[in-house]
Amino acid sequence: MIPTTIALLLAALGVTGSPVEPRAADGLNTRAVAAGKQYFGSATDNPELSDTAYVAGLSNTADFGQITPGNSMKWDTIEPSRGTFSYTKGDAIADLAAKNGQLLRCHTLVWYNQLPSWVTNGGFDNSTLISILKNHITNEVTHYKGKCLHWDVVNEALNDDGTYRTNVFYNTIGPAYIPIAFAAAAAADPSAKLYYNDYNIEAAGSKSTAAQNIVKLVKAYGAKIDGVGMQAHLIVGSTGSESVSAWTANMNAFTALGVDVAITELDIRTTTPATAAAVTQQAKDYATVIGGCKAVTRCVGVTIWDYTDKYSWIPSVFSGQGAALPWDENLVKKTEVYNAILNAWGTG
Ligand SMILES: O[C@@H]1[C@@H](O)[C@H](O[C@@H]2CO[C@@H](O[C@@H]3CO[C@@H](O)[C@H](O)[C@H]3O)[C@H](O)[C@H]2O)OC[C@H]1O
Repeated sequence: MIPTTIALLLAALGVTGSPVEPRAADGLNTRAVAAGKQYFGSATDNPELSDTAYVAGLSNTADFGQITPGNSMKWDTIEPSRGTFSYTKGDAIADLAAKNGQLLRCHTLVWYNQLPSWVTNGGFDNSTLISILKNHITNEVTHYKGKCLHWDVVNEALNDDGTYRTNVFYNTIGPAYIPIAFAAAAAADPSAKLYYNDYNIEAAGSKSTAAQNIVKLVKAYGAKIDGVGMQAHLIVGSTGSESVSAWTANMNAFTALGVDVAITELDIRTTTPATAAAVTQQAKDYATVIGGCKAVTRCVGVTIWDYTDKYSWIPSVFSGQGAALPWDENLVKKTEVYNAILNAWGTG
């Protein structure tokens, strides 16, 4: 690297083409990386990829160093009927990440939701369902081998009270379906980091403790687990325990088990239309979450669950709620919220 003073002198002397290294543009991702994280990222989905202005924003690597498919790598898309695999939609997201030079978080292999009825209602016995589970994971992880920084291997295996959620996998195989899934994913792509992902584990409590027990379970089985994803679908004014120290204490309970943590699906919703006071509180809430991740060395990054209210999943699921993201429905940056995230990462 040429020292800046020499580079400026060369430029003043008219020496063109001198290798002055460009500074990375300022943005949410560059600030996160400057704070020691791997990325700040966004989820995306196939329908919005035809929106040119949207894609331009998503492809701005100053803001987004990683993308996550919101739906296109889920079981119902990938293996809609037994043994028939369809990767077109997932590939479109993976290809966009590669084209932009962005990391890819792959989401998700085993979830009770968006699971085709041939699995849910198939009436399979234990050994058949284990073989279906392993086959699905092996096929999908092999297809994306080398492309996924992370895989969300198992999503939402827990109820809010910390008990196991009953679903076809739990009911047929028992909790062993979780380590079986991790072992199959590790065998198919040894270099991908493997995550357990859930909501309402951002604050200490019975569900967080149960998620820590899942880490122990997978390890006790002899399988690899690298991280825990905290979804963080939050409500304005109630960001978990509402302080950076509460976030870090909870994250540290996971990292003490030898795993990384990541905020994987962050959005902070409010009643719509959002009031000015709600937006101000939302900016503080985003800063609290970012501050929690920043303070924990093994918190590797933060992903928002799409970047604009135009494509947020919130209004369709939580009636009367929305305005959850840092860009509005017209793809206009919400300055107060955006700047709060920037500044929470630090001055860069
Ligand atoms: O009609 C469906 C539509 O309902 C579906 O919506 C998606 C549902 O999943 C959303 O992501 C999840 C959000 O919360 C966490 O619990 C999960 O880990 C995420 O996967 C996604 O954003 C919605 O788009 O999309 C497909 C349509 O056919």
